[in-house]
Amino acid sequence: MTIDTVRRVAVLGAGSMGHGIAEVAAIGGYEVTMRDIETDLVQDGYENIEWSVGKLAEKGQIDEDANAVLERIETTTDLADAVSDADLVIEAVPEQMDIKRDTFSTVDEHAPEHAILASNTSSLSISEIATATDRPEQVVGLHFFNPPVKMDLVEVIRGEATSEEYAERAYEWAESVDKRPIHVHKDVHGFVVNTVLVPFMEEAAWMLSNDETDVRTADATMVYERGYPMGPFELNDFGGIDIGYHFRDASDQPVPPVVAEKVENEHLGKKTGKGFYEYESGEAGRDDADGVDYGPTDAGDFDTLRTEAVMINNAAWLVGNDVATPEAIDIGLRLGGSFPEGMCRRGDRVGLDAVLEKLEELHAEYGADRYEPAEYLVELVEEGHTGEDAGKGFYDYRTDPPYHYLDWELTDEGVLDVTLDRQERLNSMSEDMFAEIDRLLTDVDVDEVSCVVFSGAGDRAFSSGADITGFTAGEPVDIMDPDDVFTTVYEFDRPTVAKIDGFCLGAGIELALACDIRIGKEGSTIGTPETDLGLIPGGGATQRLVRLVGENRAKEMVFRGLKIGAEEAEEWGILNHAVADEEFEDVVDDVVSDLVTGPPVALKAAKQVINDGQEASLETALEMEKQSFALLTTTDDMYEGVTAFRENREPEFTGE
Ligand SMILES: C/C=C/C(=O)SCCNC(=O)CCNC(=O)[C@H](O)C(C)(C)COP(=O)(O)OP(=O)(O)OC[C@H]1O[C@@H](n2cnc3c(N)ncnc32)[C@H](O)[C@@H]1OP(=O)(O)O
Repeated sequence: MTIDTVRRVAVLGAGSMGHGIAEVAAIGGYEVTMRDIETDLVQDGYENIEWSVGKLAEKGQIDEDANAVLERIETTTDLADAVSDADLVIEAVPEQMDIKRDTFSTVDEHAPEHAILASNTSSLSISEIATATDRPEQVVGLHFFNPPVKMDLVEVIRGEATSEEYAERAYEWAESVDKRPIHVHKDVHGFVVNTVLVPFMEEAAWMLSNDETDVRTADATMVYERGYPMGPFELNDFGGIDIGYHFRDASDQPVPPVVAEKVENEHLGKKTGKGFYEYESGEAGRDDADGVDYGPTDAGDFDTLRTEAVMINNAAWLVGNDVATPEAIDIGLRLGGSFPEGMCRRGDRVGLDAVLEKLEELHAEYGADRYEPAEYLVELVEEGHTGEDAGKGFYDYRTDPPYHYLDWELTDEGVLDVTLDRQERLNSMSEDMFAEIDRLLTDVDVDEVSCVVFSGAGDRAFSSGADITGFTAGEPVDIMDPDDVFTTVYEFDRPTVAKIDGFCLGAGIELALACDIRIGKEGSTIGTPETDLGLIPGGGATQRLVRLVGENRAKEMVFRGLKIGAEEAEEWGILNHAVADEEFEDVVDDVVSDLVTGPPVALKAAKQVINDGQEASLETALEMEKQSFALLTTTDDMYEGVTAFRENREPEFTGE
C-alpha cells in the first residue's frame, strides 16, 4: 500500500540499480520518472523493466497486469524535469562523490520543498553527499541490494544531519514497496551489511595469503559445515574481487596480498573469467557455477570461528556505537548476505567468551587492528553476558526471549497468527525456527487462544521444508527434532490452521499435516521431495499422510518425491480447501471465524477424541467419545448453545 506523503518517485540513473528501483516503485503503486543522461541509457533501462515486469506477471508474482505497472513509468533525460514534482528522489548514479554531489546540488534546486532526497550509494558518505544541498536534514540513504526486484533488504541510513522525520518517512516508503528496511543510525563506511559481510571474504583471503588455507577447503567448509550459501572465495569471484578491494582501499585499510595480486592482474572473478577459480574452461564441477569445483569432501580443515569471530566483532562494534540494533544487523545479514543466521545470533550461540578469546589469540599472534576486540564485546563478556547459555548476550533470553524466525501476534479475538518468517530461504525451517514454534506454543497462555493460524511470510512459500544447508552441518540427531515440534502442534489444545500460499514441501507439509485444517491457495505446490535428498520425511509425514490419503497415495507421494498442485491435494484429501487467489483470504477468515466463535471446551474435546481415537480400537474410541460427550453436557457452553437455539440467536460461548 502506498504512503500518503509520496505520490511520485524520481529515480536518477537507469543502470542495473536505477531501473530495478524504478521497477520496485512502480510495482508498489507509485508514479515513477526514471532519468538518465542519454536517451539510449534510459531506453535500455526501460526495456529491462518491461522484460522483468512481464516475467513477474507471467509467474503471477505481481497483482496487476504488466501494462498497468509500465504505464506508471515515465522516462526523461532532463534532471530538473524529472524531480520537479517528485515527493521522493532516489539517486542511483555512478559511485563517485563528485557526480553524486553535482546531482544532489541540481536536485536541490528543482525538487519540491517537502521531497525526501535519497541516495542508493553502497559505499559513500550520506553526510558528505547531503552537504551539496541546502536541506541536509531531508537527505537519507536508501541502499537497495542487487537486484532490487528480488532482494528484500533496504538499509535506511541517516547522515549526520538527517532528521528523524525524514529517516522515518524513507523507512515507511521502503516498507510500502514490500521491502524489509533496517535502520542504520549512523553513516559509517559499509553501513551495516558490508561492515559485517566483507570480513567473510577478507579473513579467508588473509589466511590464503599466509598459506593457512586453500581456496576449496575454505569454501567447502563454510558451505557444507556452516551452511553459508557460497564459500568466501566463490562469493568474492561472484561479486567481483575489485569490489572488496576498493571497499578496503577507500577506507585506508590493509588489503590481503592475494586480493591485491588478483586485482593487479585483472583476475577479478567471474566477470573476467578468472579469479580464485577459472571460469572459461567450464570443466568438471557444479553445472551451475562453471569453474567452482569444490565438494563436501573438501570440507573440514578450516578455522570457521576465526572468520565468524571477526564478523561478530564488527557486529558488536556496530551495536556498541549505536549504529544498529542486533535485530537490524541480523535481518541485514540474512536478507542482504543470505546468511543462515545473523551474526549477533551466531555469537550468542557460539558464546561471546569463546569469540573474545579467539580474537585475543589472533590479536596477540598477528597484531592486526581487525582482531582488536570491540569495547561492547568486552563489556558483554565482563558482565557475564556471554550468550544464550548465560541467558543474555546480544539478545536477552531471560524474560522475553526473542523470536528470530517467527512473526506472531495474538489478536483480541484470540487468534494466534504465526508467520514463518525466513523469506530469504523460502521460509525453510532451521533448528532455531523449530525451537521457536515449540516455545511459542508451549509458552502461550492457552486460555487466551481460540485458534492458531500458521502461514509463511511473502507469497512464494508456506515453507520449502527443513533447511537443507543444515543437514551436512548438524549432528544426525538434530534432524529428528521436527517430529517433537510437530507433535506439540498436533497436540495443541486449540484448533490449528495451515494457510498455504506457495511451496509447501518437506517439513512444510509436515507442519501442515500436524495442523487440524489446511487451506491452500490455487497454484500452491504441495510435496514430499525428501527422497530426492536421499532421505525420508522426518517430521511425521510418513504416518500422518498415510492416515489422510491412504497407503497407495502416501507411498507414491513419498517414494517418488511427488509435488502436486493445490487442486490435486484437495482431491486427495490433503487440503480441506484449494481456493482461488481472490477468495483465499475470505475462505480462511470464514474458517477462522467459526473456530473463534465455537465452543472452546467442545472443540478441544473433539480434537482430542478424533486424534486419540485414530490410535485406538473402534470400541475404545467410541467409549472416549461417549465420555467426552457426557462431560460436555455439564458445561455452561452446552446450556448457552441450547438456549441460543431456543432463542433463535447466535450462541456466545465462554469456554466454561
Ligand atoms: C524432516 C524434513 C526434511 C525436509 O524438509 S528436507 C527439505 C525438503 N524440501 C526441498 O527439498 C525443497 C528444496 N527447495 C527447492 O527445491 C526449491 O527451492 C523450490 C523448488 C522450492 C523453489 O525453487 P526456486 O523458485 O528456483 O527458488 P530457489 O532459488 O531454489 O530458492 C530461493 C532461496 O531459498 C533457498 N532454499 C529454498 N528451499 C530451501 C531449503 N529447504 N533449505 C535451505 N534453503 C532453501 C534456496 O537455496 C535459495 O537461496 P539462495 O537465494 O541463497 O540461493
